[in-house]
Amino acid sequence: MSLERDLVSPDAEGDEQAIESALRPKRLAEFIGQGRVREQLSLVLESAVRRERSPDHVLMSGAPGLGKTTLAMIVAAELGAPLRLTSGPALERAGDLAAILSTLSEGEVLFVDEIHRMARPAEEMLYLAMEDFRVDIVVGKGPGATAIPLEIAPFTLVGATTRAGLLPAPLRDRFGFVAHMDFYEVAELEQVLRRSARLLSLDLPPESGTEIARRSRGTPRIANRLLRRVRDFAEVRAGGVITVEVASAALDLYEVDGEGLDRLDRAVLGALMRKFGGGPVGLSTLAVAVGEEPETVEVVAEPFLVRQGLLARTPRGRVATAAAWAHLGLTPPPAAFGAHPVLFEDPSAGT
Ligand SMILES: Nc1ncnc2c1ncn2[C@@H]1O[C@H](COP(=O)(O)OP(=O)(O)OP(=O)(O)O)[C@@H](O)[C@H]1O
Repeated sequence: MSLERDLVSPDAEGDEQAIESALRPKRLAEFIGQGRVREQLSLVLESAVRRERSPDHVLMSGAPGLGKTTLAMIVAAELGAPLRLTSGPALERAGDLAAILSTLSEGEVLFVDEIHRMARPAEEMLYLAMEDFRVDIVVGKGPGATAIPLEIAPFTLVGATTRAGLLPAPLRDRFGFVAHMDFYEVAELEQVLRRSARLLSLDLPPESGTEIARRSRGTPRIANRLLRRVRDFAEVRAGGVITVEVASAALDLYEVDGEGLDRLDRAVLGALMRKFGGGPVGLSTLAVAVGEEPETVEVVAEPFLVRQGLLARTPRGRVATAAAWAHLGLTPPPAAFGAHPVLFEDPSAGT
């Protein structure tokens, strides 16, 4: 990925990661937005605390940077339980998972990020562990192999995934609570930014907060990152004062447009319109056209574009909507919406 892309990509690095951790809300009451998920989760946790039992396993699904890891940490904090962190790609063999499960203490919270990327044998071991708090350790090979059952301490699994659809049903069904995390509203991101500015000792006037929030792709991690870039710009070029003009100029410099679309978003839409007449076109062809992995286009760019009504996923492929043509200031060919008349709504209608 390009450097520019990294600026608004929800993947953090180095020092930025340390700041990101410092900005994480630590308790449920501090967690902003996701009202329904927060309320449901608080009931699950409170009832477990009252019954003095581990709560049901929790699955969180949603785009990167919406707060899944933060919520997992909050689950452990609210339960007063220790937390163990791992990720699907780290669980290549069943033995990798067995090593973790067999050393969990009673009530511990195990967080598995990107749980859809776990290897199959580990996944099968996890089914049994989730249901019966037991794993079968296979000793030997071939016809002489024996499975030795091993009891493990009752624990709570918190799984996170950007692609819930890829989870096999037997795994999905073993979660007692599934939290669907949605993109945040601008007002919620304003709150996130206010809180972060306070923690970073920055003076952020409300209208500058609104400008950054509007351009943060509905994602707290991006809001926090853009806040830091605006701060840099203000310190170097504007005597440290974050006026709305300074915020706007900084975001323009980092190629985040008025609707929060970044370079990858615009590249996807641009390719779809300029190279494929607005679609329909398949995901992998589109990904090749923008020089990215299909998964990056599907997980990072598309959910936001769909949510903004700029792109539609149809059975025949990806299609740019009329709003997308208008956003990039391009004119659709006359036949662009022939196959998908429902996508053609004049964006100026009703104004
Ligand atoms: N509801 C929230 N309120 C305040 N800050 C938040 C909230 N959600 C997320 N953040 C901020 O956004 C950052 C990213 O959140 P987090 O790492 O939990 O996202 P994620 O969904 O786990 O992302 P990924 O899937 O990429 O790991 C955190 O450092 C935190 O500061």
